[in-house]
Amino acid sequence: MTTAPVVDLRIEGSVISERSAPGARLDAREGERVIEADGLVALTGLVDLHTHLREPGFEQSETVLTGTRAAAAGGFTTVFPMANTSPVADTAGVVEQVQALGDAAGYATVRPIGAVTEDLAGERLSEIGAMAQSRAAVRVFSDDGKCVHDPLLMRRALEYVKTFDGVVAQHAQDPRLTEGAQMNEGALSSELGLQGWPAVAEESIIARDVLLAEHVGARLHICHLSTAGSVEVIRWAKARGVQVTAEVTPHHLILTDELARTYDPRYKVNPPLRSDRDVRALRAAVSDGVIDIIATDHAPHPVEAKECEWDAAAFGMVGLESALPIAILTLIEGGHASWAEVEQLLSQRPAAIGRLAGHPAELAEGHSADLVLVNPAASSVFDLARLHGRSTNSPFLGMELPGRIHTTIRRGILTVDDGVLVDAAQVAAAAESAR
Ligand SMILES: NC(=O)N[C@@H](CC(=O)O)C(=O)O
Ligand SMILES: [Zn+2]
Ligand SMILES: [Zn+2]
Repeated sequence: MTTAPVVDLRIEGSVISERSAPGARLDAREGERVIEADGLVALTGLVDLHTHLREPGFEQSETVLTGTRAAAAGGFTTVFPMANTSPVADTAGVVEQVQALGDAAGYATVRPIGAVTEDLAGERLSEIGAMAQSRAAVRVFSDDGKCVHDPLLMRRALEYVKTFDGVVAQHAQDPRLTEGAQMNEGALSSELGLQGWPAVAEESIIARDVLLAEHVGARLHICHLSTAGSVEVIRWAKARGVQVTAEVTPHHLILTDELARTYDPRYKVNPPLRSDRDVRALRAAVSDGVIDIIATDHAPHPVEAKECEWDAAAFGMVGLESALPIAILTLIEGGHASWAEVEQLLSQRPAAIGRLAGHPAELAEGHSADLVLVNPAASSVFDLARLHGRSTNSPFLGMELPGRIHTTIRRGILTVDDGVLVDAAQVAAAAESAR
């Protein structure tokens, strides 16, 4: 399954202190814990550049604690939570609060994303500089959930983040073209009588923003690409040398708008599930490097918001625990990527885009001990027991999925041990003594 050589790693404190030569063993010392990793694949800890942790304000959906437990269970060691909380993460105070909650919980490194505009209202820029200079040292800014629609504000945001090597992550959705939209626009939306969401609503914003990013000379990141046309716009922009990066979610790599036939709101998401042709284009774009990363867009919602009629239901799916299994199924088993490429897509490149300090470039001596061990051969039905957050709105429940997370270690702290999430008190105590 993997061509990587078998090695032993020694972890001391938060750091990898020793790596054996390929095929050789390290001697376990007195008091050391030995993890048998035969048959497992080791990756640098997964990094999610697009997570909704919902705290402060929507704790009935998720909290920093419950969301980072879900993250650890999925093999993630760092998450970048989006700013659409209440209050919105548009000040230094809120981003510092969210980061502190993450530090205390200990399950994952939490690197808050700051809002581009005050209260996500799209009218005035937020305190971008203050958030960048705060203890949270914010480098990623996004109004995710909403599009920064005003081109002048978008230009100013790009100019601002450029001064400290930040990035604007755009939720590309033209609001006028998607008023009342409920699902992908096409023959099926007409047939089902649901208001359509045209591909051009996404593609036109991406086209505008890559031109703005080129004009300003700033970094732009596009959230959750969902259409074949978006891939072509990004391909064109990259060929011109625009500093643009693109993400795709696991669900957009496998699910299609046909699922709307069920009228089951578990399949209602922003951007909507698209056609089979779009799914194939997205997979191909991952293989050929036009898409840089996979991000979960983990979007927990309480049952009331999902067990209702399609039109009334909230947009969003939980995704932290299913991300690696879906990547294995669609990319590795689908022949689109190797394990080394999956490590790039789910760990190395999201860390680089988010300017994540201290992330291990590889599992080698001197690097931070952030890693995940996954059993690629283990395949099982994805059920409720696999979800560790507060919400259960996963579209993958009941599906047979490959890949079990065996071990997650974040900065030397064991968070998943032999497939079991480590107790919250134990992880918090370990995080406390590491500080
Ligand atoms: N993806 C979604 O369907 N929902 C997200 C918002 C977003 O990512 O745009 C949410 O916050 O619930
Ligand atoms: Zn979004
Ligand atoms: Zn989102």
